[in-house]
Parts: sequence; C-alpha cells; structure tokens
Amino acid sequence: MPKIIDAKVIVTSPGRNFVTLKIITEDGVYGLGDATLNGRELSVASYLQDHVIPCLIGRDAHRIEDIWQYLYKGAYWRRGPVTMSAIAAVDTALWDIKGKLAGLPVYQLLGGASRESVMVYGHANGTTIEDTVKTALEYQAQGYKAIRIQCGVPGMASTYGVSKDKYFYEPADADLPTENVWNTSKYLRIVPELFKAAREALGWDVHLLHDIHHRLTPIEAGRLGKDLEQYRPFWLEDATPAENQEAFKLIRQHTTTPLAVGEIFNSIHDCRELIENQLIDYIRATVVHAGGISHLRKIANLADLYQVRTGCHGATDLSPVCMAAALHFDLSIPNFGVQEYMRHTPETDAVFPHAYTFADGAMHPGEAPGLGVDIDEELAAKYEYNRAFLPVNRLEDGTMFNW
Ligand SMILES: O=C(O)C(=O)C[C@H](O)[C@H](O)CO
Ligand SMILES: [Mg+2]
Repeated sequence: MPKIIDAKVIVTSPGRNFVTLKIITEDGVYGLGDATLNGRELSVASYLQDHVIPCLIGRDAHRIEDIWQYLYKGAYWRRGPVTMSAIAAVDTALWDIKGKLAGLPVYQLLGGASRESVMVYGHANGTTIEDTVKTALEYQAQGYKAIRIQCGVPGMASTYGVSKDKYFYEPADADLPTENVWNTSKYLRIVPELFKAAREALGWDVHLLHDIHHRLTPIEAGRLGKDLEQYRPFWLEDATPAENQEAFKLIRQHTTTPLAVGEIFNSIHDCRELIENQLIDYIRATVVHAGGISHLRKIANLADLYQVRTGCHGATDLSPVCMAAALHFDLSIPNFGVQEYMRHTPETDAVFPHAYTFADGAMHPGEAPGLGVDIDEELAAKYEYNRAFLPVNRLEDGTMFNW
C-alpha cells in the first residue's frame, strides 16, 4: 500500500493567500489539495496541521473514501466551511496520488471524459455599462462563449464584482474589512440596462451571466429575473441568501430566468432541498469548499436526477490546485453546465505550474498523471501570508447587510 508518511500545510501569498496541503507517501509520490478559505485562511491551516495531519500518518493513501469518512464522521463536529475545506484538501491530494500511481489523469479515474473540453465563463466588469460592455467584447474576441457581466451602480461608491484592476478581480483587499454601501433600488434599475446594452453589442450567440451576491429579497429577485428574461441570461447567481431554501420557491413563481446557487455551500445537505425541489438550475459548489472531488461527485449525481447542472465556483481565491481538480471533475460528469474561470495572476501561476489549458472559451485539465498541478515550494516560501479580509456591506442608513 502507498503508506502516508508525511503531510504539510503550505501557506503562500503570491498576490493573494493560498493554503495548500501536500501529502507524501512512502515511495516519494505526493499529492496536493487546495484548502483556501478566503479571509479565514489560517483557520483551515490550523485544522489541518493540528487536527488532521496527525491522523493521516501511516494510512493507506489509496483508501480515499475510508479516509473521507474517517475525517467526517470521526470529527463528530460535521460540516461547516473549515472542516469541509480541510477534508477537501485531503481528498483532492489523495486523488492526485492515485492518479500519479496509476499513471493516469484524475478524470480517467472518474470514469473518463464525458466531453472534449469544458466551457468556462470569464468576468467582464466596469464602473459603467459602456466599460463593462467594452471588456465583454474583449472576452468575446478571446473566444469566450460565456461571460459574466457586472457594472458599477450610479450613486454608489463601490459595487460587488467591479474591480479596481479589471483583469484580476480581488475582493479580499485590506487587512481589515473594507466597508461597502448598498442601495437595492439603484441596483435594480441598472442591471436590465446593462443586459440590454450587452445584447446589442455582443449579440445572442454568447451566454451572459450575472452574480447578485446574495443582495436581494426573493420578491426583488423575482422581479429582476422577470425584467431580464427578454435578454435570455444563462443564469442569475446567488439571487438571495440561501439559508432559507424555501425562499427560492417565491423566485421561481415569478421568473423562468435560470438560477445558480451554492458557492458557499459545504455539503450535499446544503444543496439537497434546492435540488430535489428543482428550485435551481445550476449548483455552484466546488471542490475546495464542498468536501473534495469525492463529495462533489455525490452532489453532482444527486443534481443529475433532477436535471440540475453544475457551475463550479472558480474565483481567484480558489487556487490552481482547486482549478485543476474542478476541471477533472467537470470533464468527467454527465451533467456539467459551465465552469467559472477568473484567471490567476502570473505570480500565482508561477508558484503553481499546471497542465490545464484554455482555448476557444473552454478548458482542459491536460493529460499529466494525477491533477497535473504542482507547487514550487522555494518560490512559495518567498511570499509570506498577508492578512486580507473580504469586505462587509451596509445599507445607506448604516444597517449591516449581505456582502
Ligand atoms: O466568483 C464569484 O461568483 C464570487 O462570488 C466570488 C466570491 O465573492 C469570492 O470567491 C469570495 O471569496
Ligand atoms: Mg458568486
């Protein structure tokens, strides 16, 4: 058996913080797993270092499911983003090891390719509608078949999804949380105008997506969905906070605009009600925050029964290790929808050399054994952890709101 003899947590900040787990086996084969939880990185690093790694030593790296169950059931304290990101890192690293030992890319172990490549969506944003449309046209020229569009809201100093630097959107931008201000009425007026302008400029052969980032009530989301139907959005994401899953029934009663939810979900139990009641069209859970490749496959299998497709979260705070794992998963499952791809900075890409590629609006994980991603530890050591928080959000009267 490939016995696990060592494991370590690597925290590095090549432009932003990443937490990576490296599991090493007796014969020197190692695997990597992403454990990055944006704005709360060190909690997962400690969970792994202090509570998981000691339990891994001596175990058979091939027993992925058993180790998953051991960490999940054995902790007693189930679910939650910290636990599930830590378990995800172990699971991902073990799939990487299994692939390397088999001499096969992970997607082959998951049943092989169900498609030639996976469609990804890029992020076009700008402070004005014109700016956003201009950026979206650039994405279209680069071959993207799906583009998320977000623009600034007149009268608001900052808006979710609109970056200072258009190429690499980075919300975790300060060592204490930045305070944003929100006005729903202003927002609801601008989004249909953005979609109208985007359709006029980009035509109808490109998928347009939009992220509400949990900012609307169900009835407001229903109204926006209805207003946007004429522009045929691919999806509206995180229309309302999803703790109360019943809320999505109200949105569904008012609009046929497809809905996507789940980037902050950690478990199949967070997804179950939405999927079984067909209240969403796309499930956004991804490898690092939802228990790894093994658990995400269970979520996808459940979703497949209800014609819900996947749309894995793929923001820059998910490392190239997660990106690689997500691409192997996306390529293999029958009910793939789309994969988010925000692109990493050149500094990040240099720390995590990878085999995955982008061409014509789609990505492929490559044919390297395992995940096809590595970490340059010497380079990683040069980028120290840099405390960075996600912003918080208030209504104009100072009420604390959803970011
Ligand atoms: O990529 C998206 O859809 C997001 O909503 C990005 C999130 O705000 C980001 O990943 C938070 O860490
Ligand atoms: Mg989102």
